[in-house]
Amino acid sequence: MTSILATGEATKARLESRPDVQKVPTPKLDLFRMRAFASDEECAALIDMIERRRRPSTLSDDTSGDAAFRTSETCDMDEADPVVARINLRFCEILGIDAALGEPLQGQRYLVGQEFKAHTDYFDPRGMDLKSTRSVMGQRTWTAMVYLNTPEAGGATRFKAIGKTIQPVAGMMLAWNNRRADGSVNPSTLHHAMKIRAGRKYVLTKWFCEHPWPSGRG
Ligand SMILES: O=C(O)CCC(=O)C(=O)O
Ligand SMILES: [Fe+2]
Repeated sequence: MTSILATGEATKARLESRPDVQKVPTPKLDLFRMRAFASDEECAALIDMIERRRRPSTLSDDTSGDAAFRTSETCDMDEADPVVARINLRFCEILGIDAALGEPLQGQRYLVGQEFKAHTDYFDPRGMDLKSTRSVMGQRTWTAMVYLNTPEAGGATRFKAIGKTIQPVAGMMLAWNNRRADGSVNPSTLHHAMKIRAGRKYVLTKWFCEHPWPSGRG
């Protein structure tokens, strides 16, 4: 049975009910933004952690064959840190999704010229390896991310299929449903983290999955 909860409609209703959350107008996709999701102090602490723990970004579903597809650096956030733990809980509370369904928080840093070309956060359903960790967690359901700074130039998140470009603003959260109401993956979630032209860009990303993330993870 496909329940309302399983397709993310409950999260959509929850976000729609909040006066501090705006829906980006499009019939093709559930996309929301919320200003002042994180404070300046929280953003500064998170940026500091990204600087200390970053490593080159990888692709979890690499079908592009393009080495320049994702040129940023990634940080596996330390969830024992109080700021990280607080922000993690805030994502779960605002979206109304059980923390057990969340992947570990990731930070990203982009320098001038770096980007993450157009992609979807869900996995190609045809390519899902049944023996992988991914098959245990299932498909990605919702994505939530927060911009940790306001880049000097560039670095917008462009949703090509709906013709919307979101300009990063420090502390602002973006959240979208990777699936449609019938539970199928939504290709209109295609998005491109565009090149930084001046300054830097830092974001924090939270992905939710269908099934709990396995315990004992690294
Ligand atoms: O940095 C952005 O604007 C988007 C990041 C993103 O799409 C991702 O990390 O999956
Ligand atoms: Fe993405």
